[in-house]
Amino acid sequence: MDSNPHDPVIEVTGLRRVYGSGFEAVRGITFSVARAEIFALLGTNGAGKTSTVELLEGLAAPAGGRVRVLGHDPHAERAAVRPRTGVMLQEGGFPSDLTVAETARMWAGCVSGARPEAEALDRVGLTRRSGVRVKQLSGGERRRLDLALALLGDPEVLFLDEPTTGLDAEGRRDTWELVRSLRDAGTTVLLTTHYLEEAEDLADRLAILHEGRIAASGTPVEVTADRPAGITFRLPSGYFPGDLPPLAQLGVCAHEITGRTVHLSTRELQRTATGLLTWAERAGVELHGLDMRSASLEEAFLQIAGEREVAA
Ligand SMILES: Nc1ncnc2c1ncn2[C@@H]1O[C@H](COP(=O)(O)OP(=O)(O)OP(=O)(O)O)[C@@H](O)[C@H]1O
Repeated sequence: MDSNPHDPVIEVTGLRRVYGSGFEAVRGITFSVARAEIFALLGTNGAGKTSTVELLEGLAAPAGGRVRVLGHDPHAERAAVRPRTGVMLQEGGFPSDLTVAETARMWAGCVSGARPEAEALDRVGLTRRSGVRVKQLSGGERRRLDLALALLGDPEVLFLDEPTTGLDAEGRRDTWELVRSLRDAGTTVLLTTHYLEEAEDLADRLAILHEGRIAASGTPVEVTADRPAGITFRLPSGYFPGDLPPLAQLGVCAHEITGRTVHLSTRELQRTATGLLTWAERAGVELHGLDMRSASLEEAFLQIAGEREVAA
């Protein structure tokens, strides 16, 4: 059976992974990725990202649930799926005495219908390093070589496990640009990342994994939408927190006051901000260092990650 162009390219339902020790690293997760979509899996260390991606790549069979890539079971039907996917692992593990060009040539020999090696190296900006031995590359250059090799087969689906770890800011931005251009050309991309900024900037949709389960998922905007926004300011001398209007009436759901510094959390930023500024205007109070911001992905992530410590 092959996939319909409108079907999800990756479909995961109730997926579980249990290691030999009996440890359940992936505890029944469900998500799907559409064609030409960038989907990010985020999570704290040990959340189960790599364990999940390995199941999608067909490297292991799930302990439960179902995974389909391009309409196939990637483990049982590996021969049907593997030629259409590109995989960038966390550790490429290439012979370190070969040059960049030799490594790409060797890898191309294992890929059916491979694109020219020079083209793949050019796409990741490694052309000038073609003659350099792999062991002499920087960590960031190795990541770029890993990416070039994943692109050799011109894959329909690309799995990127922490693609920008070790890259400097410019290298990271170049990689994002490349991933976006691949998506725009129709490639489906599933990536894992530790960089929240990367997921916020790059991902069309994402899932935050926490202890083997999906704690939040959706577009970056959806994932942050139900998190409270924050307002921070300092009261001038002569004013005290007790002088503020009743906070609950302003829509404040939590607050923290340290000395004269006030931090308010609200799910109704506009209402709270209007009430606060109206009060300040009428009372002739200047709110020093006033800062108002919607919840960021980082805050959503930290709240989810913090739930472990609270629960522990
Ligand atoms: N081969 C294994 N045997 C037993 N437990 C394992 C094995 N591989 C991973 N684990 C455990 O499974 C859990 C999930 O690991 P995984 O590598 O999938 O997490 P991750 O989200 O990718 O973490 P990181 O961000 O640190 O790469 C961890 O608790 C890890 O210790």
